[in-house]
Amino acid sequence: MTPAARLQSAAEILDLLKKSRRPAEEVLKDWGRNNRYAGSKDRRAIADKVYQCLRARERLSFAMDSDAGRSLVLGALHFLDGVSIAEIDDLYTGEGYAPPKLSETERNRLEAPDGEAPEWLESGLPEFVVERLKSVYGDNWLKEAEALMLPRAPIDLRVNGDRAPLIAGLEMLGYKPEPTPFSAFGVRLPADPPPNVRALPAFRQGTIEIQDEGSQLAGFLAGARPGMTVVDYCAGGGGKTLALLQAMQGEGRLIASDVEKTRLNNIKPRLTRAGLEADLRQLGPDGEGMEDLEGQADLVLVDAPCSGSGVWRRRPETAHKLEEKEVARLHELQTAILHRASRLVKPGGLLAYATCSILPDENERTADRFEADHPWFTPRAVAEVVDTPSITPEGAQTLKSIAHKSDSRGHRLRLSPGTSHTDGFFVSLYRREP
Ligand SMILES: C[S@@+](CC[C@H](N)C(=O)[O-])C[C@H]1O[C@@H](n2cnc3c(N)ncnc32)[C@H](O)[C@@H]1O
Repeated sequence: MTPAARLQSAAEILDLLKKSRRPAEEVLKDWGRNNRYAGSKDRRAIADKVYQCLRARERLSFAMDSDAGRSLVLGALHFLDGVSIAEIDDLYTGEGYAPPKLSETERNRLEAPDGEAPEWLESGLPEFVVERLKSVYGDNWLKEAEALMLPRAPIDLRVNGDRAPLIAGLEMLGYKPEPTPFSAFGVRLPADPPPNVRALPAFRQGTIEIQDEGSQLAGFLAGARPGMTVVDYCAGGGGKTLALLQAMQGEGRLIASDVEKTRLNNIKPRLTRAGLEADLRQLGPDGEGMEDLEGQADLVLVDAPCSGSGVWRRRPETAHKLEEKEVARLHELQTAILHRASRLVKPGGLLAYATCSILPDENERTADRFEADHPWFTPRAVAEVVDTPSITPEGAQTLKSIAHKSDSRGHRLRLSPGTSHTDGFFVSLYRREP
């Protein structure tokens, strides 16, 4: 493909993404399958341009006064890559597979200075998200915003067992694995070139799972131990279920529940692969189906439905679609779910609340409200739980200091790509009074 034809394809894919709810990665894969003339270098160049536009979408659509795929690509070429208008004219010839020539409006937008853009546009994030980042991170907000949208996030694996042999095996296959700094069972692979984890024998044998280090930590910090009765209340596809079972070392009982049956069904093959067992339960809309567990659980983990803003570096196409009113709805839903789930905790038992969001509305505000309405749940300091075999000793020290900065009582942990180099995660820990 010519460079111009690649630009035309990137613009078309951006238009497809605007209408679609599917992840950009899948849409790009489908496009590659349906357009066999595109070689691997073409597909790579097209994907790079698509992701560059998605990450800077707010800024580019402001500069071009349009969020059409073509406008975003033109804006990226000129404002981000520094391609001159004369060079763009050479590419946008309208001949063969090249994009049509520049219109007068487009030319005027490209010629207009980009300087009057408001400060928040720099980050590529919606304005209300920038406000929230400022409230949490102060002057560091832009650094956090950039890390949140940084391309090529590494792929983390959780190893069910000793990670050293896996690291050696991956090195023999030509990969460049690193042990993760916090999780003692984590292995980090660079995103480039993209590792085909599902083809690895260790994946098929159930020894490894793809799981960001932040998500591993959320599972480990919940405090599951052998012999406990544990409820993974919003189990979804089971990422944390498996981490909890790993901490339980095959002793005790785990109940994984969710309102979505299809999600719960996804846990089954993962359990089978890892040779583990759990009781899977579909909940009714108001939490029906757990009556027998009221006041019975040693530990309840609520990995609540959330905006997913903590994983925007992996799915930048979702960032600009998030609306403030959706965040308000999620806060209400999280509050209701946390209340329902807390009833399952036995006196003296543990409760952990987690999200993969960076927004205080879904994190601190939900935790504040729960604490105000449930004074019989007392905060449990992260420092009390980090010294476990699942967390490295150096990682434990760092987590203690992050928790201390997150809240003076030290029971909340805010992880982010900018501070812990993980996805964005929030964890808040409690113990029910005996
Ligand atoms: C963040 S996801 C869970 C991810 C999962 N724990 C993991 O580690 O892979 C949140 C889950 O909450 C579920 N959910 C939504 N509303 C719920 C409700 N009212 N009660 C329980 N679960 C709910 C969603 O179906 C979704 O699977």
